[in-house]
Amino acid sequence: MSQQQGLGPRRAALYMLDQVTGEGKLLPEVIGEGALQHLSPEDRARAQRLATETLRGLARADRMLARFLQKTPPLQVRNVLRLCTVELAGGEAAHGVVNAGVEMVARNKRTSSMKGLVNAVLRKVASEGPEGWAKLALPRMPGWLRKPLKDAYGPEVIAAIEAVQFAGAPLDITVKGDVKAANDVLKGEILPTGSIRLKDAGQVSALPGFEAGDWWVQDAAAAIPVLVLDPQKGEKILDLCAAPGGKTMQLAAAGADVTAVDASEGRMIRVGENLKRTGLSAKTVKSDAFAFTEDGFDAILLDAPCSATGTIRRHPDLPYAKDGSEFGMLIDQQARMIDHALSLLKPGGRLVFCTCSLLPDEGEVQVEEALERHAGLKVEAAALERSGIDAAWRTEDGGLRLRPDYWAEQGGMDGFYIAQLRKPQ
Ligand SMILES: C[S@@+](CC[C@H](N)C(=O)[O-])C[C@H]1O[C@@H](n2cnc3c(N)ncnc32)[C@H](O)[C@@H]1O
Repeated sequence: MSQQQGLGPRRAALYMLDQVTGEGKLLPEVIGEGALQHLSPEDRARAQRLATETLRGLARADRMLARFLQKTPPLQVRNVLRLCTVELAGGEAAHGVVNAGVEMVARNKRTSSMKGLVNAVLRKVASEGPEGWAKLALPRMPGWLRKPLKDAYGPEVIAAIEAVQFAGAPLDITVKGDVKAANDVLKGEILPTGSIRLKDAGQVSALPGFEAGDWWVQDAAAAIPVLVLDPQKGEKILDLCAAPGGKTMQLAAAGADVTAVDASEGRMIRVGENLKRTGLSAKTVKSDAFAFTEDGFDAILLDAPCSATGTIRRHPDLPYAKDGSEFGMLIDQQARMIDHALSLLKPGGRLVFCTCSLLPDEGEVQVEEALERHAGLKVEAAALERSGIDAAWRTEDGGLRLRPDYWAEQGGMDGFYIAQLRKPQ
């Protein structure tokens, strides 16, 4: 690839890095705002891959760069250095990467005076080669997140989680019909809980069965809440925070009479598209959960908005875009959502509460406090006895704690907390 050809995706990746680390935006947000619009599909994929890989290795790149920098340069220069360091670590030709780094800094008036520094530092990084990179300790999560997680799980578990996060995630698929038949075509691995896992899947829409709507992409852990809820044909089930609809489709595929609610208009459009592609049906309602008051549901799935700290292996931007300041608001909202969901459930109905968070405050503690607020409410540990759900994942309170380092050898899973609550008669 010529240097000019490489600059488009690199500059787009750099812009995304600046937006994440400087403006606190998540990658999907930056992409949604048009960051990649000017690029060809191929370059778009390359820019996205570069930004994602840089974020995944960011703490390691900083460690490498610290050896060659006397003082910390401005963020835009630091991000050029980080991007190029990760490319060099990946074995990209040194000449092209160093020139591209210098060019990116030179093009910006505010940073052009630092091109000599960038040139010198990147040459030193290049001389370390991928071997020097491999010797560095694995990237750690930033302190605001590492500290509460270390307090909850201990240092060994956190190191194991960080190793899985650094390795990235395979592609998991939930199948609408017969899993074995689908896997005969997809040729992946059928996981104990029934998801199909593909390593190096490439472009999702090009995989067999996508067009026909035979399956959808869903992390194996994200498919477990519906296994726990165990939807029955004809049951009236509410999916209260539904978009983009992975769990709605599972519920509909089981033959339940599903109502899918979500507050986000854009994300609700995706639910509609997903249902259309898979030929599944559900009633879709764009509404704030608290404004939705239809009641009498047999079961409710509450996949509440949360810190998403369980999804970092697929979203390495999260630790750098966020700072933990939203935790309090989210925790309070989750508690109110549990209360509201219980009010919509018929007596004796079941509520599956889940979050893709690793913070006990968004999982175990929520259930403990809900039991204190609602007399007669029970946790149903028996609901966890589903095929493929490992008994070792169960918590003392009768819920499930899923961690990214479970199934580490096969690529891990998203972190989740899941519990089924039974409303008294
Ligand atoms: C964890 S995601 C849901 C993922 C979804 N269950 C799935 O499996 O595809 C949380 C969702 O909650 C929605 N949300 C956030 N606040 C909400 C509110 N007050 N009322 C309804 N939906 C809300 C967000 O738009 C987001 O789509």
